[in-house]
Amino acid sequence: MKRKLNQDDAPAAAPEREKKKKISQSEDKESEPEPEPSFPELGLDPRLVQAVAKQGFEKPTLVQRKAIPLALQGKDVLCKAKTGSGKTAAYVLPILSSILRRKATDPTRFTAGLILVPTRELADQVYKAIQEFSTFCAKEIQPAKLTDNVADAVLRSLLANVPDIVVSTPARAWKSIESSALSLRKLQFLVLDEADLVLSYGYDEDMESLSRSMPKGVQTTMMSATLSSELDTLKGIFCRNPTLLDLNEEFGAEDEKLTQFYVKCGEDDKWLISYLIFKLQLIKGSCLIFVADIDRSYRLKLFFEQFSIRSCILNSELPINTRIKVIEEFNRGMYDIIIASDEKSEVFADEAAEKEAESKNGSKHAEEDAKQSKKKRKANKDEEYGVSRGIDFKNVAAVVNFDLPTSSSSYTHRIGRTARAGRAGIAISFVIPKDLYGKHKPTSIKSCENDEKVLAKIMRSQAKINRKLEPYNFSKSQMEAFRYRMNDALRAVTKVAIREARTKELRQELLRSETLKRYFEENPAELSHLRNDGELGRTTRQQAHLKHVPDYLLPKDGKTALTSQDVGFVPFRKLDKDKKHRKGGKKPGRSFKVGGRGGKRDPLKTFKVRRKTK
Ligand SMILES: Nc1ncnc2c1ncn2[C@@H]1O[C@H](COP(=O)(O)OP(=O)(O)OP(=O)(O)O)[C@@H](O)[C@H]1O
Repeated sequence: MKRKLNQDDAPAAAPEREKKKKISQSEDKESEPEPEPSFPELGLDPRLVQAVAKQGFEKPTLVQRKAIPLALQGKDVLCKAKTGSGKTAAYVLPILSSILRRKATDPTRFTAGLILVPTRELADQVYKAIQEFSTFCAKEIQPAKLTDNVADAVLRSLLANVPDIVVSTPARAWKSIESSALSLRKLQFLVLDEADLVLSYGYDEDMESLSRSMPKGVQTTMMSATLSSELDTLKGIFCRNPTLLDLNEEFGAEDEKLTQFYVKCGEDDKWLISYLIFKLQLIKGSCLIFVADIDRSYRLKLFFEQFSIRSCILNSELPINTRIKVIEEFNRGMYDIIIASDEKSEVFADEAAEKEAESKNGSKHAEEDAKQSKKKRKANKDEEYGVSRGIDFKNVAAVVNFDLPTSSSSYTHRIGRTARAGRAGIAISFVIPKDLYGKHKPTSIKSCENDEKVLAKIMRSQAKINRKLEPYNFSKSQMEAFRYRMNDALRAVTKVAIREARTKELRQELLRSETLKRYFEENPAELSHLRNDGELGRTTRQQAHLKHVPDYLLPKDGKTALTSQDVGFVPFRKLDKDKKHRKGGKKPGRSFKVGGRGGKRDPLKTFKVRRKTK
């Protein structure tokens, strides 16, 4: 059957292209590069090509051009390609195409495809992508996702319909197999999206169990922007001699539309700089801010509220429906700022460090400690939460690493939430130098202890893919004028206020919960109690004077720019080596648009900053 697939599914236009190539080579020795195949030329089912066109995809991306033909030929593929480069379509389309082809002659129903992802947010996104790609063949393709919060009976009836493709986290897939609700007996296609994460922590046992319940010869695709050593293990378990596509290498610097900066500063300075960036609207467009933990996310949100800067929160404590809703609303442009706690990445990094420590000293204690810390982490959190991996936030102008992640792969995935699908974007990361760590107790956080070391690792790993991070220094003197306001705001955001914000958020979720609606109808007293609780709750001290930036604090240029619709505020001075001696004064603030297609436009260039001279 595989052999047949090879012949039948080979891209129809390939021989034609080969012929053209030969002709053009003989006509002109310095021939032009081979034309890139279009979607119809990839050999996909025409209904899928139609759906792709409906989504506005004009031509396949690099990963789609390379991976789709291989998958259609029945090959296992191990693919490393840039974040936001279109990997989802690269693995979903060939599976759909093969199922459609088979169904044309054999209408038997069975689950032919299993797509495993590390988080429930990603499962939701992939499921929606499948639905969109099968718009013109919805009757033939029935997908299911196993990550919703539904009763077992509901899940069972969903699976009793024998979906063609199942999208799930490994844990939930295994649970359904164990309970005999899902059968993989006739499985043909397996995908591990964000493969390194799926394989590297928490899911290892589930993956082993899953591998045992699969038939031999399942065609496997593994995708990630960061493929690591764990893949060798997986490769051994799941793949038969896979084709390795390392497309990060093929991605030229000229294609780069992501600009990366780091800001070395003190622990309290990052609060000050963030306040300035967002209050003075130095970055235009939507922003995604990553912080290290849940408390920190509320703290930053409450801090911003002191200045009337609106933001919303994403963390593993929120119910999955709320998380999905926040992402959808952000994508519809309802919020400008999301503050996301990136617990998953931190766990990932911790786990890697633990493994390293274990292998170094091999002690029993280390193993025990590792288990304990794993248990601690699991408490109260949704282990299948994650927003730095794979989530397709739309039109993100900038990613701000308020707290630097602790591994370079986390960094790669976080910054990959901007500059997606050929758009431009910037990434700004705060880095606490070793000598400034622990100097401002109220804002100090353990995860930043080794920021400089992590930064060095990040720079090395980015350099491997032709990317670099540049330093930014903010003018201290101009920042100082705002410091007392920052301190006032920080003081108002007490631990109690954070705790209350956390419970308030959860209480609101309970009030909004569809599942509890019925219960509240039957128990109105409890509903009123829950509501009143909210009203009585203490809130953060509000300080009216912080809501506005007084004119006297604004430099002349900036004040004008701030009122303008399309000109970035320009309060900081750039002492670039080359430009230091340039006469003729400053250029007016340029307008910029981030997230648009086309040229590389860097909004932070509107800053006047001092480049580090060290
Ligand atoms: N051929 C195409 N033309 C235009 N846009 C595309 C194309 N393929 C995918 N996209 C869009 O690019 C965006 C990123 O795609 P996708 O989420 O699949 O990237 P990814 O490589 O999986 O990213 P990550 O590594 O973060 O998971 C999506 O909004 C998708 O709709």
